Amino acid sequence: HPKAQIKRQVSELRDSYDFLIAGGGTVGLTIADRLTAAFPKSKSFLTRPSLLPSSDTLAENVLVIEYGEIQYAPGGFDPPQIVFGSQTPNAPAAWVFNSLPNPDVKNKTGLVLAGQVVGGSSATNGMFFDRPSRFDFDTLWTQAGSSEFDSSKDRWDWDGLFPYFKKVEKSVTFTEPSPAVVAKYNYTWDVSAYGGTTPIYSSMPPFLWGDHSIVRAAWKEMGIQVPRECAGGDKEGLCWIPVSEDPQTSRRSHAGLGHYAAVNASRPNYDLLVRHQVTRVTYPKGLMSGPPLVEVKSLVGGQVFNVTAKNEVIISAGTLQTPPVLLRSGIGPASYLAKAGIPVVLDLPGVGSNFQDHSGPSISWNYTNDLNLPDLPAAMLDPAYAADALVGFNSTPARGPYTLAMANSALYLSLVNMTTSHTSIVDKIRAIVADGSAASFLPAEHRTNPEMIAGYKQQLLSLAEFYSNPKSPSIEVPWATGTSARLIALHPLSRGTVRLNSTAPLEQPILDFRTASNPIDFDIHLAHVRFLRKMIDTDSFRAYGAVEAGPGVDAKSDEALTDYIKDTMTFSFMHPCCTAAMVHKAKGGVVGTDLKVHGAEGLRVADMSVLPMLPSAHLSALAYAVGEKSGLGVVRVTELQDVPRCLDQSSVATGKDAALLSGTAVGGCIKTVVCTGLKKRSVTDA
Ligand SMILES: Cc1cc2nc3c(=O)[nH]c(=O)nc-3n(C[C@H](O)[C@H](O)[C@H](O)COP(=O)(O)OP(=O)(O)OC[C@H]3O[C@@H](n4cnc5c(N)ncnc54)[C@H](O)[C@@H]3O)c2cc1C
Repeated sequence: HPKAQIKRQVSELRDSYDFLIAGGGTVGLTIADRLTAAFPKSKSFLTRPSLLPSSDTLAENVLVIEYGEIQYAPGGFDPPQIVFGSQTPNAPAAWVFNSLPNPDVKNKTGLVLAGQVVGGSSATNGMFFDRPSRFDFDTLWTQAGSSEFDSSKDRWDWDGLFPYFKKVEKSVTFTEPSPAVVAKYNYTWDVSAYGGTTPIYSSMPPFLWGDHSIVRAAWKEMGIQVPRECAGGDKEGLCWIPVSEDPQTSRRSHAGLGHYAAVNASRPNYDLLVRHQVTRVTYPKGLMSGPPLVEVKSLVGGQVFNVTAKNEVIISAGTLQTPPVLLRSGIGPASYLAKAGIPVVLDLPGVGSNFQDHSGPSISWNYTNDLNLPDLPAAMLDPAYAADALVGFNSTPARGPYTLAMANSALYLSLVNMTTSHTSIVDKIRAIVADGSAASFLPAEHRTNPEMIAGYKQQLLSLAEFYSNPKSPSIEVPWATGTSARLIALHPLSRGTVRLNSTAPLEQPILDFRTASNPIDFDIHLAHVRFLRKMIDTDSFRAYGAVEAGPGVDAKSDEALTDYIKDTMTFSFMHPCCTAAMVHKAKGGVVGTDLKVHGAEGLRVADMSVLPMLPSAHLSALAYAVGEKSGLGVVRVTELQDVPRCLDQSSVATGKDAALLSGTAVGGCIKTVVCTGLKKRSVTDA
């Protein structure tokens, strides 16, 4: 890491910044990279270049405030580990959250982590780099935002996001696997799904565990399709998934490297303040006189101070830490804030609400025959094999077991393709909307809140449509090795909360997953278990004498299987989301399609909390895409054609043209323009 721009105390900060980003994680650093990127005057189409500042380039001054430090971030399975799946030694700092006990699932508690380091969770995650399905956006998000967002220029449908997914993975380094590796593992891909310009790497590891083939063969026997590529929006079947690794070194690629270390040496306008906590924002002159002041606490000296930005403050502290910042600021559900003794600044019931995560049970089996396959994880216990694995990891290009992260393939299946009972599940979802009982499945504090109820009903109706579609995945089963498989429900109906710890509001918040609090989720888990356990009864498994261990062949009734599901339920597959949702305020939303907080000037949220609903994917590729797209310098105006000048209403009125000085744009639309003699303002069309 070049350290020139790392700041450690307030005295090192400059007098003013254009943008302030609270949280130097996956999304925050992606945005900071975009905003601070200089674009040369020579490429500008400025009508009056003489109006430019004297420097050669135009860029924004940005301050990122990060709770954690710069730390080396090893991959999920890197030396010196010899046991696959064990805890990574020297992993960077992370928050460890334990949820409230869940009465619907035997009072179990859930565990979820979040990165507490420059790079955020991208520096600690499992490096599985899949993308959502087009129906996540075109059905779920679009309907969650309808009708209020129907005419919005910021399109969060598949076509609106796909360019940013492509941009995430650097085209030159989405390295196609070598012919030898392809011949060995039959990898398939489609290069047209990739291509981009940012230094986040993805690649297909040149190693798979030997028992990988057993499960893949079983799924094929069950008639499951094997698409050539699953990153292009269509994601139903048995998919190869890239990992976020450098293809030469197999070292983790993450936001701290790609969007900070790789760029900051040449950017004096990109400051990073580490070991500081953003505690809250304040509006001394009222909510419409933003951007707000940002209250910051040093984690080293303990001093508290305020900073602000000329243009905008962007909260990017992650799904679990963004709500606490807003709640401490008095922005959140009025009834909750009143109880917590926090003066209400802005009543937004969606803050810390609508909490979702991927959850699900697992199934397991035993092989009674000797597998007699090469490259099983147990081989790492052989000193010679482990030593060669280490040599392979340090070779160029890297080879061997350490090049594989958590997994790089998975099964995605729709409910329609798993069970004929999908119609009764869909009918049940529609029925609770129609008969008005949907509200009873919300957290108690929302059951009489018209905004939260309206939003939930809309989500349920979009889920009913989603579950009726044979192309929308209901389950993911990631696969690498072993004798158990996790059946991840991708689109739960239950909603939880993230609330402050009343006795220690600056510490970690209190999480209530409320997993399966809507009992229809159990119907969905049951359908998943009933279908997937069939794999243990295929020729592929029989060849190795496989015997079902869990649920166990005697567990046949719904009651027995539900009991088993509760026993093996994981509440979080580390994909918390949706606690500051991009939904209209009338439906419990917190931000609009431009990610601006409803009713608060100069304040945005940009991280995984803005998702309205969970996608059919792990979240990091989406997090980078959200960072790229979030309306903040994604595409410089210099990349647009035929925008000769900036006309502002006031200049039109006076008959004068104003020269475009600088600006940022999204897709084909200019978002922000600076005109000579005029204040920065937003326009929606060019
Ligand atoms: C253990 C784990 C495994 C995962 N596995 C995968 C996987 O295999 N594949 C995948 O695609 N996704 C995975 N994910 C999910 C994915 O990495 C995250 O969803 C995504 O990176 C979140 O991005 P974000 O920008 O919303 O938040 P983060 O990247 O977490 O960034 C938030 C940042 O804000 C900082 N912060 C928090 N509070 C404050 C504050 N008050 N003041 C200042 N700074 C603050 C944090 O330190 C952090 O750096 C995993 C996540 C975890 C935790």
